[in-house]
Amino acid sequence: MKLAYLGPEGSFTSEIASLYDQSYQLIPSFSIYDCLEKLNKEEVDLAVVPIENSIEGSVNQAIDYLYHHSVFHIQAEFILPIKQAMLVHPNWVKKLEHIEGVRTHPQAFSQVHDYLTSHFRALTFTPTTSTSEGIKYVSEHPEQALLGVGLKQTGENLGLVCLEEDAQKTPSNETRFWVISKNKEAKVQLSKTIRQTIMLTLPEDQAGALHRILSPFAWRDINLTKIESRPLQTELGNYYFVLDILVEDAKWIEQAIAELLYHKIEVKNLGIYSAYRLNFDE
Ligand SMILES: O=C(O)C(=O)Cc1ccccc1
Repeated sequence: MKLAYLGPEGSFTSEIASLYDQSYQLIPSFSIYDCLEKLNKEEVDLAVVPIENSIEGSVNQAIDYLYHHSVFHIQAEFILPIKQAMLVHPNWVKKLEHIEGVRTHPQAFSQVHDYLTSHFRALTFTPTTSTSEGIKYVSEHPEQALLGVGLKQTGENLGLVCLEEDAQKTPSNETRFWVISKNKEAKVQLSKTIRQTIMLTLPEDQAGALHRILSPFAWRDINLTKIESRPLQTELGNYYFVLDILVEDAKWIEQAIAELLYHKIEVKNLGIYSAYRLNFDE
């Protein structure tokens, strides 16, 4: 069995991949799109991708891919505490004033932007598809005065020096990751939280759209942990909606979904899954 994840090894996503199920062969992918394409083409059995960060919000490439492509099921969710370390090659530790660029994932860059502006002169930002891709580049180009941002351990494994272990702008920084399968129902395991995610497409210009989406859940006291609109990519002002639902009694959710279908709302059901919050400090 194969599991694709956003690589290379040493990304935050690889932390989840290595935790999920030791029996899977881990396949690193160079982007979220590549990761989900592998799953869609059934080259792998599962894919792990980041889908939301507590500071930067949704990872749009992941959410949009799941909406616009075939039938996927969420097997599990993991919430990982994120600590962004600042990493440099040993050549530059005593010459930090010469640092001229930073290479990392855009979400990581935003999370540490305040630290960078208070400790370095204006840096050139080169976006990479993952934090570990940026760290790998910094370790392979000692002649360039660059910073990597990501997992401390990843940097140290590649011979880099950690200047700061926890450089993000807020104490709480967590990212949600989904373990996704194609055409296979999730094996619902016992856990603190069971969640369901659905994606809704409304008929053209339906008046009172949000009311039509929310009321079937509201009057049944169903807890929506997240609702988000995303561009349909047809024309400005057309959206689809992503709803994360706390599953306390599945039959009420089935009834709410039946009500949506009655109102000609298209429902893409990503399934019921276990949501785990990881805390390595315990
Ligand atoms: O780039 C990584 O290491 C990832 O796994 C994506 C990511 C980037 C920033 C915060 C959380 C996940």
